[in-house]
Order: sequence, then C-alpha cells, then structure tokens
Amino acid sequence: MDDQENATIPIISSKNNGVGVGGDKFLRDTIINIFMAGGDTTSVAFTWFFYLLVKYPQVTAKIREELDAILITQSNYKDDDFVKNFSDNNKKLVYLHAALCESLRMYPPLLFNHKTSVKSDVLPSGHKVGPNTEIYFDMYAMGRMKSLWGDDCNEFKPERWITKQGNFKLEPSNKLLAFGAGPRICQGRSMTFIQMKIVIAAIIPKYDIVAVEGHQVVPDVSIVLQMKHGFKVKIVRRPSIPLHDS
Ligand code: HEM
Repeated sequence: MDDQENATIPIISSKNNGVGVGGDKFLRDTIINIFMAGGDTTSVAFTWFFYLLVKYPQVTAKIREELDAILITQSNYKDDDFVKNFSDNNKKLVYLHAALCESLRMYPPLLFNHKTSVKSDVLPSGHKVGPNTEIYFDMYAMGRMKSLWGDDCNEFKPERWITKQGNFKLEPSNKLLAFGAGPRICQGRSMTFIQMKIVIAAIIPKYDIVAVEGHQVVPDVSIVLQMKHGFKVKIVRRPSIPLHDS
C-alpha cells in the first residue's frame, strides 16, 4: 500500500451515516470528550500529587516500598513490563491508590460542580428544592469538612483509605466528589488512575523530586485548580536503582 492510498483511508468508519454508536459523529464527539475532559484535569491532579509527595517524604517512601516490591521481582525496573502486567500489579498498589484518592480529596482538579433539579424534591439532608433550581457544590470545601473526614481532614493521610486488614477502604462517590457522582459520573475515572499509576511507577522508584528553593506554590482558583506559578522541581536520579533505558 503506498502513501497516497494510506492518506485516503478514513480514520474512523462511516457506519450508520455517522450517527449513533460507532458512527463518525459519535466517535468524533467521544474523542473530543476525552481530550477536553481528560487533559487539564489529569495534569492538575499530577501537579498536586507531586507537590504532596515532596511535602510528605514519608508517603513517598511508602509508595516506593510498594512499587519496589513489584518492580524488583517482576521486571527489574523496566517500565514496559510494569504496563504489560498492569492488571496484576494494580491489585498490589493499595497504598498508591489510597495516596491518589487522598490527593484528589484535598486538591480536587475541578473545584465546583452543579446540578439542576427537574422538579421539586427533598434532599437526603432534608433541604427542600424547587423545580429548575441550580445547586452548586464546592468539592474543595467538601474534601476538608470535619463532619465528613474527621478532625485530621487537613492532613494528607493515605492511611485513612486503608482498612485494618490492609485493604483499600471504598468511600461512596458522593463523599469523594472529585469525579462527580450518579449517572453523569466521570467516564474517565478508571483511566485516570491507570494513567497516574503508570507515570508514577516510571518516576518515583528511579528519581527524587526536589522542589526548587524559594518557589511559591499558590493555588489559582478558577474551575480547574491550577497552580498559579506551576510547581518548579528538580528531578534527580537515585543512584541505588538499576536503570534500564529500554
Ligand atoms: C483527575 C482527572 C479527572 C477528574 C478530576 C474528572 C472530573 C470529572 C467531573 C467532576 C465530571 C462531572 C461529573 C458530574 O457532573 O457528576 C466529569 C465528567 C466527565 N469526564 Fe472526567 N475527570 C477526570 C479525568 C477524565 C478523563 C481522563 C476522561 C476521559 C478519558 C474524562 C472524561 C469525562 C467525561 C466524558 C465526562 C462527562 C460524563 C457525562 O456527562 O456523562 N475525565 N469528570
């Protein structure tokens, strides 16, 4: 097949004249959705997560310990082996999963969300709501409410997500609201965790992240919780780790 032929092949099928599942329009909208909804949200989640790791070195150490146990035995620190065995590896990443949830609790990438009532209703809290009423909720504030998370709600503590038996403690999605809840919950929730774990497993065991001295971390409050001046760091190779560049 030559280049000319290649160029005429449609990237996605024209099934159903582009309408409905599998049609061009459906696929185009899905791809746009993924780029629009999964771009800034994920990058901001990474920024705050790395910030927390620098601030809480004891958490970084525990994440390393968990990753080391997998990487040393299975792949000898080759990133692609970690990805190939992701499904099995993922089951062992209880502490990392807890740390990611804890980071999303304290720094939800989307600060606000709202829902509109179709008709009159009474909320579980007892509040009455009229028809066509917009209800806004503040995910940042909810992540730091003592009544929801306890007196230590301002501490970054992945342990709160782990049971005494060492399993992950599932919280309802309407408590950790970073991804929303209900029928319109974020479709990229699982993909976000997969992406983040793969990137973290490639960086944390091999490199130290060191914050640039004097750099000020200032939240930039808009719909997406950016850092106003970004998070400036130095990435330093850890000498004790066997490195494979493949
Ligand atoms: C840290 C990363 C992310 C966060 C914090 C996040 C958060 C959210 C939130 C709060 C909503 C609204 C849910 C609601 O109104 O109840 C949403 C919707 C959505 N998200 Fe995400 N998201 C993230 C990553 C992604 C990724 C990676 C994708 C795609 C691959 C994605 C795709 C979507 C889509 C398609 C919707 C619309 C769902 C619907 O209306 O039915 N998101 N997300």
